[in-house]
Amino acid sequence: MKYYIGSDHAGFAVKGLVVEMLKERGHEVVDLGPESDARVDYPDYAEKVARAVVEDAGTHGILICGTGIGMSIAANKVDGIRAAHCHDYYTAQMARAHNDANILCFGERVSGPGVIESMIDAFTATEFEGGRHAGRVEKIMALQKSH
Ligand SMILES: O=C(CO)[C@H](O)[C@H](O)[C@H](O)COP(=O)(O)O
Repeated sequence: MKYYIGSDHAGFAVKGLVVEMLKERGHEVVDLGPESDARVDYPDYAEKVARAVVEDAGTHGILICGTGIGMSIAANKVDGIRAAHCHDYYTAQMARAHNDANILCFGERVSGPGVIESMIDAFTATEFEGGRHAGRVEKIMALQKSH
């Protein structure tokens, strides 16, 4: 799987760790920045990753800020994105299995490296279950299109 990744300054340190985690697991990673921990605005990087995921069909994204909140709010403004703000293995697993999330968001100031690694494992290893969840996801996407 190919992953686009981005952060703001508050997620910069963990972004490097996550890039390594993904590569160790055999995934392709495109780091869309930032390139330092200088203060930046998270919506700029949320937009870069969200647009890349939409334009490059079949790819997923990972966005990291201090809390994960701003990244998820911003990424979900881009049509075609289902960004899930996750906190642990279970929420990251369900984001894929039930919501077909295409971007994982979390906070470096909230989650430690062990929990982050477990979220990466869950998000990257879990397929969308479809079935009863498919119609619900279609309804989410119809909401996006109605605005
Ligand atoms: O999304 C956020 C807040 O909703 C993130 O946590 C940001 O990383 C945070 O707002 C950055 O704050 P800072 O005081 O500029 O470091």
